[in-house]
Amino acid sequence: MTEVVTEPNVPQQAERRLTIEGLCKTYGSGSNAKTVLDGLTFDVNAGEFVCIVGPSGAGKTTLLKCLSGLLPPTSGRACLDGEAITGPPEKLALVFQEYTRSLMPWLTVEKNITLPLRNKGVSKRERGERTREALEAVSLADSRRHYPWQLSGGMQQRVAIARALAYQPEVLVMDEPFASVDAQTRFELEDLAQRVRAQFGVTVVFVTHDIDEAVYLADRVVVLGSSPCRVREIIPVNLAAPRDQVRTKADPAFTELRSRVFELIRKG
Ligand SMILES: Nc1ncnc2c1ncn2[C@@H]1O[C@H](COP(=O)(O)OP(=O)(O)OP(=O)(O)O)[C@@H](O)[C@H]1O
Repeated sequence: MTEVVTEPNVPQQAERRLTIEGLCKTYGSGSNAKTVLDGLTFDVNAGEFVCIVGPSGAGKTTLLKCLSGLLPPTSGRACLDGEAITGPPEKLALVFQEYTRSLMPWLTVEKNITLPLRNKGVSKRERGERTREALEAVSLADSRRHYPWQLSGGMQQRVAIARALAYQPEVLVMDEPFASVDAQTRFELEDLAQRVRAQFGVTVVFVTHDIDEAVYLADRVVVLGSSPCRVREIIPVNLAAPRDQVRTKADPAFTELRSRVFELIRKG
C-alpha cells in the first residue's frame, strides 16, 4: 500500500471556493414533479477535500450536476468564487466512475489529455508541459503512447485524473471515481487523490458510496438524507495527516467517525 508522504496543502485562512445556497432541484412538472434536492446549503473552502455521502438514489449525482453547471437548479444557487454557476465553469473539471466512457479509445493517452487543452486554446508547448506534469503526477509517464484499451481499469482512471489535472482546475468534482476498480487499486487511487490534492492545491468534491473511503479522504464529510435530499450533518474529520491505509484505518477516531456516518445514512 502506498503511504501518502505529502502534507495536504490546505490554506490556513479558509477561503470559500464553492457556496451552495438553498439549492433545490425538481425533475418533471405537474403531477410528475419529483423534488430531489430540497434546500441544500453548505460551503467548500479552497484546497479542501469534501466527501459527499448519502443513501442510494438520494440525489448525489443531481447535486454534482448542479455544481458542475450541467443542470440548472429549480431554485437556490451554487457559486464558484462568488459567481453563480450557470454553465460548466472553466475552473472546474469532472471525473466520473465510467472511465471507459470518458476516455476516447481511438486516441493515445497523451492525445486524450491534450485534446481538451487544444479546444481551450492552450499553446502546443504548454499542452506538452501540462500533459507531462499530469502524467508524472499519476505515475503514467511511460504509458503516454498507449491506447486506453491497452491499460488496466485503474490505469485508465489515472489517465482520466491526469486529464482533469492538466486542465488546471480550481475545483475537481469526482462522482464515485473509484467504484469500478478492485479493492487494492482503489486504495492506491485514494492515496493518489490525496497526493494530487496536495501537489496541485486543488479543491475536491468527491461523491462516494464507501463510508471508509469518505472518512479516509475527507477534511469534512457532508452526509445527505433522502426523499427529498437535505444536508443531514456535516462532519469534520480531524484525523492526522498524512493519512495511511493501515495506520489511519486502525485509529479509534476513524472507527468512531465511520460509525457515526453509517448511523446517519442508515436513518435514510
Ligand atoms: N433526469 C432525470 N429525470 C427524472 N428523475 C431523475 C433524473 N435524474 C435522476 N432522477 C431521479 O432523481 C433521484 C436522485 O438521483 P441521483 O442519481 O441524483 O441520486 P444518487 O444519490 O446519485 O444515486 P446513487 O446513489 O444510486 O448513485 C432518483 O430518484 C432518480 O431516479
